[in-house]
Formats: sequence, C-alpha cells, structure tokens
Amino acid sequence: MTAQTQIGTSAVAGADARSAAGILAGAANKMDAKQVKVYYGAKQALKGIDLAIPERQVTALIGPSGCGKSTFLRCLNRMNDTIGIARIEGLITLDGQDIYDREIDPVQLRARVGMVFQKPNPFPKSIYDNVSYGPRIHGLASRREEMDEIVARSLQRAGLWNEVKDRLKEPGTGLSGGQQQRLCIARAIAVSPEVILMDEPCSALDPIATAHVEELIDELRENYTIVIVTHNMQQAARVSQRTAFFHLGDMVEVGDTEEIFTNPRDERTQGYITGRYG
Ligand SMILES: Nc1ncnc2c1ncn2[C@@H]1O[C@H](COP(=O)(O)OP(=O)(O)OP(=O)(O)O)[C@@H](O)[C@H]1O
Repeated sequence: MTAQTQIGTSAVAGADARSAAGILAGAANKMDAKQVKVYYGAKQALKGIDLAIPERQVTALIGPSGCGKSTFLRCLNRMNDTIGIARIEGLITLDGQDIYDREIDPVQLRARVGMVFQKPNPFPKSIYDNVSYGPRIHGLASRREEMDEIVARSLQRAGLWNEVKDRLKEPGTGLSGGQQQRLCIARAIAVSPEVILMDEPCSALDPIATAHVEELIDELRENYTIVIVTHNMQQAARVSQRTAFFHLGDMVEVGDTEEIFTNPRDERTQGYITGRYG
C-alpha cells in the first residue's frame, strides 16, 4: 500500500483512536482501515475511509447504490486485487498486521477473511465437496474422518446439517436458494476464518430464507467478526451492533446501530434512513 508510510501503523489503535472511531470501550478491533482510497482507472470510488471493525460483532455497511460499500468490503480481503483497473491506497490491518504487506499471501488472507456473495454461488460439485474444497486446498485435514468432521461441523454451524446430512453426495446447486446461501456460509466457515464478509447475502432470498440467514448471522458473531453490506435497513438494525453509513465514496458516520437508527448525527444519514433518498 502506497500511503502506508505517511499514515503509520495504526493497527489495533489505542483508546483515544478507538473512542474517536466510536468503538465501545472494551471491544477490540479485529480490523482497522485508515485513509482507504480506491480508484477504478481515473474514477475515485472511495475517498479516504477510516473505519475500525470490532471483534466478534456484526458491522453493517449501509448507503445508497454506488456509494462504495462493496468496494470497501472487497478491500478487506483483497478481492479488489482481482479487478485489473482497481488501485488501492491507505492502510488496512488484521490483528495489527498490514494485509497489503508484500509478505501476505492473498489466498491465505482470504482463508482468514472469508466472503459470502450476493447470489448464492455453490460450485458445481456435491454438497460435501463444496464444503471440503477449502479445507482440502489449505491442507486442513490429513484423513478422511477429519474432513468428514470439518464438513459436518461447518454444515451444523451454518444451520444446514439436518436438511442435507442424508444427501451429501447430491449437487449443491440442487438446493433451494436459501439452502445454497447457507451452504456458501458453511463453505466459508470450513476453513476457520476469523472474519466473514457478506455482500448483501439475503438479496436473492425469500423472507423465510432471509430470516434463517439472519438468525445464523446472529449466532455466528459469537465466534466470528462479521461485516455485512445490506440495502435493507431493517436487516441492518436486526443483525448488526455497529453501522457505518457510506455516501458518495465517503464514510459519513459510524456508531452503535441503535444510535445510528434513532439519533444519527449527520443529516445525510438521517435522510437515508428515513427514506428521503437512496
Ligand atoms: N469493477 C469496477 N470497475 C469500474 N468501476 C467500478 C467497479 N466496481 C465498482 N465501480 C464503481 O465504483 C463505485 C462504487 O461501487 P460499489 O459497487 O462499491 O458501490 P455500492 O455502494 O456497493 O453499490 P450497490 O449498493 O449498488 O452495490 C460506483 O461508482 C461503481 O460504478
């Protein structure tokens, strides 16, 4: 990252920086973004985002279409590296370590910072193979029984085990949309990530499947740090403890979700959450 030296090591910042970022006392920051700017060619999509991601909480990113939420999310596990014209400046740390450091292998990083996409995207493989794929390439199981154990545990954690335990050899693509999304969550969990990024994970799901995934997100935060992009304000209010409001490439404000929804400081946030625009 080019701007790293100017910015210095912020890492898991001290109490002052933490309170400046609005983080509750006592909650450690799992990730920290300082002055993150993203350009797609000549177009600037993020204008210098400062945002701390507290550990074992759900942080929701909200804001009107095109404001840069997905771009920011993709910075957190270097998915933007795969977009040729994307250029990133600033500093992002995971447990205090610069994730854009030359020493960091993006594949290993993405095992620690997993991602669930908007449209469920199971591989054209069996349910079992969908979940075992990551552990296999990362060498997490040496024997078949160990892999069976990882697959079962991941599907249980994703709330899907009871529905699929008798059909693990069937294709993942044969499941319903909501089940496919939980399969993708199981696949993300299988490599034991520390952070899970979710980009509008319920937008392709019906209300019942959405409720299922929301319950799951609530359970997962016991063990994982979660960042979710959502257009659904009720969803942000239901599942997250922290909410950050993005607007035209800026992060306008961040705070406790309840505070953001009941007492926003900035009139742009207020306009958005009351439906005046977006
Ligand atoms: N791959 C890309 N190439 C060029 N421009 C892009 C690319 N991805 C995003 N952008 C642009 O960057 C800006 C931010 O897009 P981004 O998808 O991050 O916004 P968003 O807030 O997630 O939007 P939405 O809610 O509609 O998904 C937009 O102007 C978008 O057109």
